[in-house]
Amino acid sequence: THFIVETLPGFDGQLPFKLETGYIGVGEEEKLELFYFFVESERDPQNDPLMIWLTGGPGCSGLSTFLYEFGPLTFDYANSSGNFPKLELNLHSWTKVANIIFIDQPVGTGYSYAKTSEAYNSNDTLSATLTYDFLRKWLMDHPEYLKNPLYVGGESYAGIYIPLVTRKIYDGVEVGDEPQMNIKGYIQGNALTDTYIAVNSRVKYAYHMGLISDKIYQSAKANCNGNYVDIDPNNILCLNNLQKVKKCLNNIRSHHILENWCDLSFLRSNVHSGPWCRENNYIYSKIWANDKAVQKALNVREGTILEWLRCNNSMRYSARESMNRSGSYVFDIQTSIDDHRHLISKSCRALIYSGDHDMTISHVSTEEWIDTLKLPIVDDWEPWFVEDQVAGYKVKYLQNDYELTYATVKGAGHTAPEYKPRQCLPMVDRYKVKYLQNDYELTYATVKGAGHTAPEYKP
Ligand SMILES: COc1cc(/C=C/C(=O)O[C@@H]2O[C@H](CO)[C@@H](O)[C@H](O)[C@H]2O)cc(OC)c1O
Repeated sequence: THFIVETLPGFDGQLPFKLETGYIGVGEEEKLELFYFFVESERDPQNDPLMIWLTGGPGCSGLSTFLYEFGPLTFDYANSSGNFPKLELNLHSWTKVANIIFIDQPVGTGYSYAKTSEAYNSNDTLSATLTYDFLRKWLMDHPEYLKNPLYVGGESYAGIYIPLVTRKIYDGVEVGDEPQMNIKGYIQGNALTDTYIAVNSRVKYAYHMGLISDKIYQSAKANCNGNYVDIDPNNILCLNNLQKVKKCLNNIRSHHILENWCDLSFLRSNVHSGPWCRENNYIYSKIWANDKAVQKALNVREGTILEWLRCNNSMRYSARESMNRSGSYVFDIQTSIDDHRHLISKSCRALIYSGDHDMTISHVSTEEWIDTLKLPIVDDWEPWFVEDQVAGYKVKYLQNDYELTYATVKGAGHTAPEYKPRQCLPMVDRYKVKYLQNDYELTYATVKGAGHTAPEYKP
């Protein structure tokens, strides 16, 4: 079931874009009701790409991307009084150039819910399977979009299964799954691809960005043999080096290393106190998305969730009972490099970008796993520009019909459009235009200065 939403509390007048919300039942006996927001492209909905966007966490809502990264609306912070947030149009929304499905997955995320409590249990493999199931059913409900070029998109933790969902779609086309999808590629930002590389490369990243000295880095690299994750407890020299590293990084905000580090305990009290913190912005969505009038306007089914959470962290860290949902999340995929490797044989293009001020999942880690693909380079490291300014750097790889381009967004954090909005929309639009050549061309773009994950910092 889905409905068109014409007005929303906090936004004056009719929405100047087409917003649809709804639920799609997936999983055995369709016990899982996955909620989604769908925004039609404001440019050419019949021909512009269709993209399904998978948010990170796991457990972060598609509404978080919608409101803080590249959706059509954002909070009007300057005019929002403490009691109810006002919304304004996002001039850099990606829905100006693409039809986008913002999904609340896995179950337990956002407004999605399960009909039984044990159905809240999830894992990476199941997330990918159910996302593919969701997309097939959504396209059966919306056959008019079957001909649009299809892209799988996502960020952060979703990097673990974006290539797997993409792979399922390609394989589905090859075995004749219905409906036949016009898959063209995938796009991911500050995406977790290999958990070891992502964590291990933080020391090198910190050195790159001047957070630790050359001396500390060289000493740690030598004593730890470049492995800062699995450390022999008898390796005292390495442990001492890492103590020094920890001291340097403790009060750095990992999602954007130049922004204020804040004691997030105020989050629970909803008090805007002390220095400005990006996390202050997230209080607005907590108020807005839990408002009953908002949920009615969005056609959220009453009584299905106790509290909307921007990120249901209980899934990310442990199986402990979370505030409003029981259920455990098993991280059963440690790396998705092989799924990227599988796509190299397809006619497929992906855009993979990284904000270069994100230490959570840094561009250094992304460069490291891409190198393992050993793809031939066609355009080596060079700047890309927006309005005559360097917006980041990119490298383009090509192998048969598989083209991957890597790029950074200079100065953005995690996630780029929140920090560099002007840069991320043209980056995506340029990339999208290329699909007209009918070949598979992957453009990897870092979002310079974007962190984890890019669109939140650089809309
Ligand atoms: C479960 O294991 C890991 C998960 C992550 C996930 C980070 C994440 O999704 O960040 C969120 O992204 C979303 C964007 O999707 C942001 O909105 C949230 O603020 C942000 O917290 C990272 C790791 O380290 C490399 C892990 O080991």
